[in-house]
Amino acid sequence: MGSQDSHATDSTNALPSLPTPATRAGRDGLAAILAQPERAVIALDFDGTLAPIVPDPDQARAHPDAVPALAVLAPEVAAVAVVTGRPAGVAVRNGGFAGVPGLEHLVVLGHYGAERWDAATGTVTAPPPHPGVAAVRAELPGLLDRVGAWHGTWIEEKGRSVAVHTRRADDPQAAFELLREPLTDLATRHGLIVEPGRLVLELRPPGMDKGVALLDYVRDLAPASVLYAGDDLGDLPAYAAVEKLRSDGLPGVLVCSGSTEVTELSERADLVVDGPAGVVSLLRTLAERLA
Ligand SMILES: O=P(O)(O)OC[C@H]1O[C@H](O[C@H]2O[C@H](CO)[C@@H](O)[C@H](O)[C@H]2O)[C@H](O)[C@@H](O)[C@@H]1O
Repeated sequence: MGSQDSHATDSTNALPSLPTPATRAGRDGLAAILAQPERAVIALDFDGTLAPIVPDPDQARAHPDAVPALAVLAPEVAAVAVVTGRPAGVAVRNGGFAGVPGLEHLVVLGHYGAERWDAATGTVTAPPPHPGVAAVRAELPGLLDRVGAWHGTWIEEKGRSVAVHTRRADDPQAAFELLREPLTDLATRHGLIVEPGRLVLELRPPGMDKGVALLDYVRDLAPASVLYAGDDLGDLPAYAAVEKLRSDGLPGVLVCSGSTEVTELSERADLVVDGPAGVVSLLRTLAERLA
């Protein structure tokens, strides 16, 4: 799929021109957003979509133009949500989403939708922790030793889950593949699932994903259109949710924040842009058009 990313000005109406989705469904989705922006839901992944990928997740920050673009866009649409595998509070902090004029109604769905942060209240709601996470946490260092995990493999403590990263290994992909099976066995023994991502394997509770989260979120809002942007395998359930909504008659746009690390999304997207900078450019152009 894919499309050209454009900042050009449309000479006929002097408005910034938006990129054209490569699919009919995507063009219909974008047209529906432009026709009734006040009934559009915009949902965005965080890492790799709003925030450039960096070796240390603690250092990941939203692209410098992301919050300004969202702050202009949000008042023009029904709702803006960030849907992320991160704990909601971490995404809020690293994104700089709290206390921003224009983002008073922003929602962050963290831990793949298990947590919800509302800018309106500044609070996070979440279910009780899954007992399997503590058991996995205790066994994980020993397992990494036993299987001979590559130097540079490390564990990210996420509270409701644990993630094993291999980006800092000499051969990140080999380090990742070595762990896929043993971590799946470990997760399964403790009632968890493995969520594979960009050089990360996360062991987390089952029952929630970004698709369930997005459908729940959208249901309450009864929008006339939806746009979802993501970059990683964990975003595929959200893509499926938008496809389901489209098959039920709700126009939608699937945006891929393109990278060389993951190709599955670009094959299904209506619009492929060049990483977080491309996503932010799209959001800014949309915001300018609507405002
Ligand atoms: O749902 P997301 O917002 O995309 O979060 C998914 C994972 O993102 C983080 O890892 C990724 O970004 C890191 C920082 O750029 C990068 O170092 C890592 O290689 C990526 O996989 C986060 O650390 C994970 O916990 C999330 O599951």
